[in-house]
Amino acid sequence: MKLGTPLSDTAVRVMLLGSGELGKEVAIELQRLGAEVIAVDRYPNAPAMQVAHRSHVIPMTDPQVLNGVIMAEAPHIIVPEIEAIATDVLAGVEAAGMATVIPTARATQLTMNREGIRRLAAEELGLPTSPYAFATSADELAAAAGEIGLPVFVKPVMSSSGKGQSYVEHIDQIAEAWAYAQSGGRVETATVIVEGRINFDFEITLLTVRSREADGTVRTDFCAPIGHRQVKGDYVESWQPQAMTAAALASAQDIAGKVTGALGGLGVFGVELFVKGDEVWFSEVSPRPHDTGLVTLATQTMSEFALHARAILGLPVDASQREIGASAVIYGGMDAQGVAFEGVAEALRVPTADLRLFGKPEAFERRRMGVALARGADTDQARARAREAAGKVRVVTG
Ligand SMILES: Nc1ncnc2c1ncn2[C@@H]1O[C@H](COP(=O)(O)OP(=O)(O)OP(=O)(O)O)[C@@H](O)[C@H]1O
Ligand SMILES: NCC(=O)N[C@@H]1O[C@H](COP(=O)([O-])[O-])[C@@H](O)[C@H]1O
Ligand SMILES: [Mg+2]
Repeated sequence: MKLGTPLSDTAVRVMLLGSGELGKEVAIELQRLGAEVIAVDRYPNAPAMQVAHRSHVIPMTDPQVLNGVIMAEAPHIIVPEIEAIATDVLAGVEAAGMATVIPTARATQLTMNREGIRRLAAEELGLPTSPYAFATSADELAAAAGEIGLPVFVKPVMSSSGKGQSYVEHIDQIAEAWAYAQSGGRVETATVIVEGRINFDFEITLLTVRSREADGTVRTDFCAPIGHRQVKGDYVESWQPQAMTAAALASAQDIAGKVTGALGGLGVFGVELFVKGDEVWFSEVSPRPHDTGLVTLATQTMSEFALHARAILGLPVDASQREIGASAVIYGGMDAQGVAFEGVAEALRVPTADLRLFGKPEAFERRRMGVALARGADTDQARARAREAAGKVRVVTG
C-alpha cells in the first residue's frame, strides 16, 4: 500500500472501531506514518478520538449504523479495537472488497465470542486449554460446574477485562455467578462459558506479529513473553520479559503460531497463555494489541502499537526487546467526570518512570484511567518502580 497525504486524494484512510487507550497509541503510530485516522466509539471524546483526524460516535453493535459510517468514510483499512462490534458488517465489507479488515473479518467474529475461539483452539487445532462447557441457564451452569469440578471460572461469552466474570469455589455461589454474568456481559446474550481452573505458576501474553515479507509472504514474529497479574479478571501490572523454561517458551510459541495462523491476516495478536513448569495452556487471544502489552511502550524497539501500525500497512517490523520493564495500572478509584491527576511530578521522579494518562472523559471506580511504565535492572526492580509511580498518582475531582 502506497502511503500518502492525510486529507488528500492520496490518503490511506484507517478507521479504528473502538477508541480507547490501546487505539490511542495505534492512532499516534499511524499518524506518524501519515495515515488519515478516523476514530469511532460509543461515547464522545474517547482517547483515540483526541488524536485522530476526525471521529464518529455510534453504537458499534448496530449493524445498520456501523455500515452507514463505513460507507460514508470509505476507509481502506478497518482496525477493530474492541470486541463489541457488529462483526457481520465487517464480513460483508471484506467480502465486497471494500476495505481490509484487521486482521480478518472472520478473526473478529471468532474472537468476539469466547465460544468461537475456544472451539477453534481446542476442538479444531487441538491446543491444550482448561476443561470447559457452555451454559444458557443457571441450572445448566450448575450441572456444567459439577461435571468439570469446582473451582470454576464463569464468564459471559461476550465480555472482556473481567466484566461479568466470577470465580466459583462453592456450589451455592452458582446463582450469583449466573446473575453477575447476565449483568456484566458486553452485549445481551444469555450464554456463559464455565472453565475449570488451571493451577498455573504464572500467566503470560505472547505478543505475536504477522507482517509481510518483501516477497509478499506473511512472516510471524514473537515478542518476549509478558508476565502479568490479574485482579478480578483485569490486569493490574505487567512486566517483560517473564522468565520461563526453554521448553515452555517453545510450546508457547508453537501454540501462538498455530492460533494466529488459523486466524490469519496482518497485525499484532495478544495470545494469553497459562504456564506451569514446561506445560502451557491456551486461554484466549486478542486479534489486536493487548492491554498487558502497554509495557512494550517502555521495553521494545517498537511498541506493540507501532508493530500493529507497521504490520497493517504492509511494512516490515522489529519485534525485539531493548530494555527490561513493567507497567502498573492507574484506576479511577471513584465515579466522576473530568477528573484531575495529582502527584504526577512525584510519579515521574521515580527513576525511569513514564506515564500515559488516557484522557477518558469519565472515571469509574474500576476504570483504567492511566498506566505507569518503568524500566529496571531486572523485572523486580522495574515492577517496584512502576507500582511506586502509579501509586503516587491520585485521581481527584476538578
Ligand atoms: N480457567 C482459568 N484458570 C485459571 N485462571 C483463569 C482461568 N480463566 C481466567 N482466569 C484468570 O482470570 C483472568 C481473566 O480471564 P480472561 O482473560 O478470560 O478474561 P477477560 O475478561 O477476557 O479479560 P481481558 O479482556 O483483560 O483479557 C485470566 O488472565 C486469569 O488470571
Ligand atoms: N482488555 C481489553 C482492553 O483493555 N481494551 C481497552 O480498553 C478500552 C475500553 O476501556 P473502557 O472500558 O474504560 O471504556 C478499549 O477501547 C481498549 O483500548
Ligand atoms: Mg484475558
